[in-house]
Amino acid sequence: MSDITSESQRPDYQQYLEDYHPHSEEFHQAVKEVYDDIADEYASRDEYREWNIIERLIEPDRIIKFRVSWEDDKGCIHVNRAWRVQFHNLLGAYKGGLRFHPTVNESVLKFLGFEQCFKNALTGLPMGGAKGGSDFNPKGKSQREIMRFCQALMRELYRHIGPDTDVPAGDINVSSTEIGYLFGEYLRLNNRWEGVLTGKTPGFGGSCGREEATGYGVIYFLREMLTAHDDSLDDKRILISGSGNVALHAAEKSLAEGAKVLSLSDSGGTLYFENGMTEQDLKNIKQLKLVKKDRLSNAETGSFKKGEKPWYISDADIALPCATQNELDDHDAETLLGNDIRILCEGANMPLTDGARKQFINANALYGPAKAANAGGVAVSGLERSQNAELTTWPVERVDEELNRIMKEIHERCIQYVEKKDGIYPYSRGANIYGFKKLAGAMIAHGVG
Ligand SMILES: NC(=O)C1=CN([C@@H]2O[C@H](COP(=O)(O)OP(=O)(O)OC[C@H]3O[C@@H](n4cnc5c(N)ncnc54)[C@H](O)[C@@H]3O)[C@@H](O)[C@H]2O)C=CC1
Ligand SMILES: O=C(O)CCC(=O)C(=O)O
Repeated sequence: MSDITSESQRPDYQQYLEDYHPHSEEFHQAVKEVYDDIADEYASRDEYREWNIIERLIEPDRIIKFRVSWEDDKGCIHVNRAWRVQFHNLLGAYKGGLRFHPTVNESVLKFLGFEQCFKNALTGLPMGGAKGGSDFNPKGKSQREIMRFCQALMRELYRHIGPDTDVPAGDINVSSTEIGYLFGEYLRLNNRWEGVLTGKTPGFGGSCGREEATGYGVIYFLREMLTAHDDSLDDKRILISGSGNVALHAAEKSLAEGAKVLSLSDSGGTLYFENGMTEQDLKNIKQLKLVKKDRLSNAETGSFKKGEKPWYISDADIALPCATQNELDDHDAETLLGNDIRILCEGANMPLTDGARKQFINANALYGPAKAANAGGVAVSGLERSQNAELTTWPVERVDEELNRIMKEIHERCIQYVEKKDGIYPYSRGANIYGFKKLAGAMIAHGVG
């Protein structure tokens, strides 16, 4: 990794970010992370500079920003902001999720859209990168209110998307239920049944296995990482943060692969299982989180550690942050490494602060970056598009087989341009170099327009 510290070595992109993307901390963090890894590759070819690849890569094609007005159950009108960041369609139609959360802003969506370009490149499927969402908070809203919000959002979004243009999917707080409301409104507006959204329910064009794909994919990627280092998941003690779609399915696949899951968490604290949760424990938690939409503190199983993160549980081997960005900070990283937990695989997007990430890389830990490790979700979204285009439905076994294959290939792509250092593959560097070369190659081939 290049250490760019002095002013004279300051790469051009930093000034560009400051001028054109001020107040965009998360976006700056995501770009810096990539640049640190690709700096040598960038410097190695004049062509990249001649074609001004860096600035063109970090500037999204467009950002669509709009008002969403919706009516609550009492007849009061509310206004939220929504965005779609169409980052790059170099490799295929724009593709990436929609997030509903009060912390959503342009910086968060730019970082997610930027990362999505690299992630989608790694899948090998023809998909560009995008991300969108709203600062709408679904917590405490009735199902009808959520439905009206989704319909109001689609009344603007539908103009900007299409099966060959931009194909959104779910992300935080956007599950197949919300995708159903969005899809229904698109149908009413357009009167065309087409694969304009993925993450639909399998009953009306969704792919079997899409719901499980991100979490399962994380474990398939982790398994590949361990195999490449003569290790396995057998009896490994795993710390998982979060308790949403990614966390719960990562836990499910971990148990199926013979590992022990010691924790799940939400913003209220950590649910701890000293000897690992059972399949029945996980079933109960899924019912609590996905059906009742309740807090982990109300779980009737495990011991709840209020206000604590999972990273302070010392007797573990692997950490899987699966909640949200920057959830694992410098101090958490110090604690994990201090407890000799040297295997980490990212389920969430950019879950490590810049400092935490550097600590894992400098410690030469086995570190699986989100772009690669959580790409299973968007990969199965790609398979959903294929099924919609073919007007067909694949059985779950076929989807799972394809997901396994794709995660294996992503692992191979991550090590294509790097070598082991002291016995460990630098996956983050490998993933960023692979994505950069693919995106830059397409950018050069398409010319400047
Ligand atoms: N759903 C998908 O297919 C994909 C999701 N991701 C990423 O995975 C992460 C989780 O997304 P989903 O599971 O889909 O969302 P979700 O809405 O199903 O679940 C999010 C979970 O994280 C928990 N959470 C939020 N903030 C937290 C905090 N500060 N501390 C502890 N827990 C917290 C929430 O309680 C919730 O259980 C996000 O970073 C998302 O961008 C990445 C690839 C695909
Ligand atoms: O399935 C998709 O298109 C979106 C997945 C996503 O948002 C992500 O990979 O972060």
